[in-house]
Amino acid sequence: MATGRFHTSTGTPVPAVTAETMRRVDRVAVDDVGIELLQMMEHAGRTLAFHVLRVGGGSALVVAGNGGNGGGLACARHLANREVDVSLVLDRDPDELTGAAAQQHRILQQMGVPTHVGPGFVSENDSADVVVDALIGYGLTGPVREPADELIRAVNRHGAPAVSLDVPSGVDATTGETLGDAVDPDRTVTLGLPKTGLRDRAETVFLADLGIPRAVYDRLEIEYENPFGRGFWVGLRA
Ligand SMILES: NC(=O)C1=CN([C@@H]2O[C@H](COP(=O)(O)OP(=O)(O)OC[C@H]3O[C@@H](n4cnc5c(N)ncnc54)[C@H](O)[C@@H]3O)[C@@H](O)[C@H]2O)[C@@H](O)CC1
Ligand SMILES: [K+]
Repeated sequence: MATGRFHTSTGTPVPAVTAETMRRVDRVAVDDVGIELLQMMEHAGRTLAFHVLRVGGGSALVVAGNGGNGGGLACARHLANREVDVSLVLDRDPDELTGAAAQQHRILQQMGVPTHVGPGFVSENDSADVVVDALIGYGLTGPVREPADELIRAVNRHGAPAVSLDVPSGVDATTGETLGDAVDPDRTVTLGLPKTGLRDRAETVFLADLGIPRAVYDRLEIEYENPFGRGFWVGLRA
């Protein structure tokens, strides 16, 4: 089921999974075990914010889409709660957001976090210390389409370090192939288990705990040894 392995700095093996396997993990966690998507997103957003704060300090630009990778929206909230000057750039009109992304965005609106749409704003706002890449995760389907392609190019042109959520947007989570344009991040915070497509980037990949219990991995016959020790994230190597 899993293809290849990573290791933590203390040598614990961590199985790498394809997008398809991770989708099954998420489904068992939600449908069989009863963990809500929003619960997992909260862990994703909080640990992502921690890593963003290690890279930048005063101001952040969060680039997000409509999928589960919109955990970047939860990250924006955690950053704003820590007095970071946060702006949000979406690939679509906020009215077109659905599900968990829409819910996260409504909270940001209540907080007064400014929302912008499209690549122009990424280029203009070049004073941000750090760019959060939460546009596309393991849900990438085919070559990157507009306007996401232009957003990705704008992130790479921006000049500030980027932190990617789960996989760099534009990279196929399973194969590691770049499907058109892809974000070139300083670090990637991958979720639950590392994706097979991250193998060549292992040194810049950090694994965040989503709170998924061993029972989920056992049901899917994924060999799982707690990689986090007593922490909530861990650095990986190939
Ligand atoms: N239970 C879950 O599913 C969980 C998922 N999580 C996150 O959710 C992500 C997966 O969520 P989804 O399956 O919703 O997908 P994604 O959020 O990875 O991708 C969907 C988004 O990408 C855009 N997109 C996809 N292919 C595109 C293309 N070729 N060109 C332009 N835009 C494209 C879609 O328009 C949509 O906005 C993971 O990577 C992870 O970050 C976490 O939030 C926690 C739990
Ligand atoms: K991403």
